[in-house]
Amino acid sequence: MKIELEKVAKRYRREWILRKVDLTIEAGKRYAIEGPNGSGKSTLLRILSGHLTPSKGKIRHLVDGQVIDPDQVYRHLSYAAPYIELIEELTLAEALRFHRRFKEFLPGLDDEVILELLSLPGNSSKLVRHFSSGMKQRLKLALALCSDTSFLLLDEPTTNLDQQGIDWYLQLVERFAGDRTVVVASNVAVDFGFCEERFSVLQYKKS
Ligand SMILES: Nc1ncnc2c1ncn2[C@@H]1O[C@H](COP(=O)(O)OP(=O)(O)OP(=O)(O)O)[C@@H](O)[C@H]1O
Repeated sequence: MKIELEKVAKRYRREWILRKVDLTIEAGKRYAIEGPNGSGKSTLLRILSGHLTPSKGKIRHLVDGQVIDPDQVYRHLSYAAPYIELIEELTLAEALRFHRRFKEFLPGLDDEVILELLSLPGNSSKLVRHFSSGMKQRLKLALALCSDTSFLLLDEPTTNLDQQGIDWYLQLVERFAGDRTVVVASNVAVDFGFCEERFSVLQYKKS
């Protein structure tokens, strides 16, 4: 997926969070968005995903050169973020089944393979509510990275992961990100070491 932003700006009440965002996210490239806490990384990620409408400017999503209807953009992307909750009432096995009703996994992946990938043996009948924060984060990342979508958004991907979990995340990216468009928002270098393009949101704070 390719995304084009033209003079995009976002304000909450009277506060302008982002201004003059002229940005093209090229298909197949991997981008890191950096910036201090509260600078607008998540806001930009939500705009890129189509979940948040800019206060000013234009955004276009293209797949294979065709502009996607804004209502349909969600079908083409996977998004893992601290503010996107899992359904806590489901067991792990149910969560995988439920996810598949909306998004297919990549070719060759099924629930069993994902369960193995998660490295959470014996937890398939455990309620997501009873997962530790690190287990929940693994599940969010696996669902995002293993879904068959052309655009992957990861906000603070190593939140709640220990060193083993961080290594697991990096392996997951290496195996499954493939030639998809990837955007990672984070302040932690290890989260986006694989991204060839990096920029700070601070450039979009100037009036
Ligand atoms: N729904 C909202 N209503 C009002 N203000 C908001 C809303 N969402 C975000 N903000 C404000 O927008 C600014 C940018 O927030 P955002 O979450 O995009 O920053 P961030 O760079 O992702 O921060 P962090 O690194 O702490 O996650 C903050 O000042 C925040 O308080």
